[in-house]
Amino acid sequence: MMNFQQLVLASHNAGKLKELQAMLGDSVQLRSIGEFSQVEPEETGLSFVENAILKARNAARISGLPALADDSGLAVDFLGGAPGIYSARYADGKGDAANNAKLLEALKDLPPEQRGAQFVCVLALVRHADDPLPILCEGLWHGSILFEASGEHGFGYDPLFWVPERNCSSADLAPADKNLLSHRARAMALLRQRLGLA
Ligand SMILES: O=P(O)(O)OP(=O)(O)OP(=O)(O)OC[C@H]1O[C@@H](n2cnc3c(O)ncnc32)[C@H](O)[C@@H]1O
Ligand SMILES: [Mg+2]
Repeated sequence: MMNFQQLVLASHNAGKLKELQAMLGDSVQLRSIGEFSQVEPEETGLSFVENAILKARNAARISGLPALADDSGLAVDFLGGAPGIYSARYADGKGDAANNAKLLEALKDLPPEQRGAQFVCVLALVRHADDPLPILCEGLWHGSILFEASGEHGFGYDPLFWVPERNCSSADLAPADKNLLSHRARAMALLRQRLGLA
C-alpha cells in the first residue's frame, strides 16, 4: 500500500481539481500545479495515456512532489472518436463555449440514435519525475450528444452530454451525482483501490 498525504495535481483545469478533491476526500490533499507554475506543458502525446504521463512527470519535476494527472476528453462515435485527446483544443483554444458550438455544428441534423459518445479519463500517478512505473487508471462514461445545451453545473462538454442513466445532461446533475457516475469517478475508484484508500 502506498501512502500519499499530498499530491500535486498536474492540471490547470479548476473543474477537474474540484471533482478530484471531492472524490479523494480528506485522505489526500491535492495541491494545484498552479501554485508552482503557470506554464502548461505541450500535450504532444498521441493517446490519453501518453499525455497523462507527460503532464504528471512535468508537475513532479516542477513541484518535487508526487503528481497526479488527468487526461480526458470526449470521443464521439460519428466523428470516429474525435475530438478525443484534442477535446480541449477542438475549436483552436477558444474555450468551452466555442468547443460546444463546433460540436453541435458537426452533428447538425444527425438523428439521436447516431449521436453516441463517451467521455474518457486516464489518471496517471508518478511518485517522482522519472518514475519508471506510473500508476494508470482509466474510466469511460457512455452517453450521447444533445441538440442543445442544458444545465449549469460541471464544465467543458457537460451541457451537451446526455446521461441515459439519469435522463438529463451531465451539467444538469448535482456535482455529487456526477462524481458517482462520471469517467473521472470510475478512474478514481480504480486509483483508490490501487492506493489502498477504497
Ligand atoms: O490538461 P489540463 O491542465 O488538465 O486541463 P485541460 O482542460 O486542458 O484538460 P485535458 O487536456 O485533459 O482536456 C480535456 C478536455 O475534455 C473536456 N472534458 C474532460 N472531462 C470532462 C468532463 O467531466 N465534463 C466535461 N468536459 C470534460 C474538457 O472540457 C477539456 O476540453
Ligand atoms: Mg490539457
